[in-house]
Amino acid sequence: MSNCLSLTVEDRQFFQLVSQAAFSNPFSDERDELDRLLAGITGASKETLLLAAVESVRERVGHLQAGGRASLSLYRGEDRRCLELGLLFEQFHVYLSAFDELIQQQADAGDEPCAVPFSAELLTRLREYGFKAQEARHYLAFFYQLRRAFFFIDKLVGQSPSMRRLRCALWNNVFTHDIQRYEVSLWNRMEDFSTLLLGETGTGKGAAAAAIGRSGYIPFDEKRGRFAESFTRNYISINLSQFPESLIESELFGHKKGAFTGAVDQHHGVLARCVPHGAIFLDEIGDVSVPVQIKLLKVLQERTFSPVGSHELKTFRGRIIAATNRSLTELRRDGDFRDDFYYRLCSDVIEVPTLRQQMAEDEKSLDLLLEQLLLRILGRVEPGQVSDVGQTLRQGLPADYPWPGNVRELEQSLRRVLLNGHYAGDPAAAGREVNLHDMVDTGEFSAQELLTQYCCQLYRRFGTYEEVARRARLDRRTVKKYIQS
Ligand SMILES: Nc1ncnc2c1ncn2[C@@H]1O[C@H](COP(=O)(O)OP(=O)(O)OP(=O)(O)O)[C@@H](O)[C@H]1O
Repeated sequence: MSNCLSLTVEDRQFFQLVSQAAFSNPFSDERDELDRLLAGITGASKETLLLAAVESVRERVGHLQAGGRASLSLYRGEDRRCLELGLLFEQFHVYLSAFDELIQQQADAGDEPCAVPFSAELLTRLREYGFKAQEARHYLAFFYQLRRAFFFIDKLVGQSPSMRRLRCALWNNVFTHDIQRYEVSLWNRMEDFSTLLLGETGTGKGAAAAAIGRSGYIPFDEKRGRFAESFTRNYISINLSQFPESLIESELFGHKKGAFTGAVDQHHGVLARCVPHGAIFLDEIGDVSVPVQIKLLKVLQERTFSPVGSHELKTFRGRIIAATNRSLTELRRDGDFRDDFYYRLCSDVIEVPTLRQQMAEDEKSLDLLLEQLLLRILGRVEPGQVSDVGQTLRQGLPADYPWPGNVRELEQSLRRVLLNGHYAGDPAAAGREVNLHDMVDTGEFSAQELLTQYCCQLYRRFGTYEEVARRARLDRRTVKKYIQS
């Protein structure tokens, strides 16, 4: 083409750097380094670096615009791709806070997709730069996805190396480690990338699953000026240990009217309710029976299922995220968790660190979490409140307190401190065993409290819910409920 332009060597190098930054994991150290190079400054905070990097990209694009050289149609090959990514980077950051507002508004509004007031302006801008109409819509949806993923993953606070690794892993789980390939060819083919989240109770597996599930790609519907779905509908979570065996299949696959006694109406299970590009979180997957595992395996392999009592074949278009706090190695060894099911679920296996590990790696972990949790409970945090509450907590607990209930326990301990002014730890924690005789002697405890302590003591001694259930002659689910209460 005679009118084909080339970028100057300096512009090309600059936009190559922008491309690397645009495609790097925002939770990685690499991203900070790239922002530093783009901004041309050292020693600033993460936020200042990003602002300076964005400003320098804006200046560079502004310079090209002033010379009438900011249109993609003027370039070919590598130069065109470099400029394309530079322009996308610039526009993404222009609308960053508008996307954040939209995410908050959508979270409050629930399942009905909100209007996107800035969409027409952004689409026009991208088309003026030379993006085709369909490409512009795709990038608008991609920007929204990027911002949602950042918004939800960033809610998992903590600066310990294990928490930083977790955030990086969650980002990669949504966009893969090669986001450029994801953006070109994988964004609508992620259903077969199933995920297993492992970690003790209360570590944040549910929060991690929600971050992945709410960050799926959602196409933009230009006619309606809205995204095709609300991200609140894109993610469905189900705790499999809540349901008796007889109801699990119905909850998962749904049932036909009259399929069994009590099935007075047709029921849509979670698989049927999952929207395309959506995700289902199967919590406590280690608790499901082998027959249910076989049925779920079939769904993962064939992408079809039938409601209970029906021959109708329905298609499942979503992603599966599953979690367990049980040892899958033991379950697989004992034949309670099928290997073929495991191999279908394990496209990605992510370990969520315990609170103990986070605190051992970074002494500020507790305060960071306290601040986040206090904010959630109280709506705002007074100056000095985090350190006051932290001090009260530390005074009531031994220095090596193991936080067996992890962040969930921390959240409840905070409520206890707010209510009673102190927290003495979970009596079921190792080394702090309560004496059951003393409990009985006081005559102050309910049967349920006694049973809870008895189950906890048996669990510490024998290590599995099954063994506790056998010895206490209780149902395994009841035992688990007591131990986790
Ligand atoms: N790093 C974190 N930052 C902020 N909040 C967190 C973090 N980790 C966990 N939480 C909060 O702790 C609580 C417990 O987390 P969650 O329910 O996700 O745990 P879980 O691992 O799924 O537990 P279980 O195995 O018992 O289902 C939630 O309110 C969650 O938001």
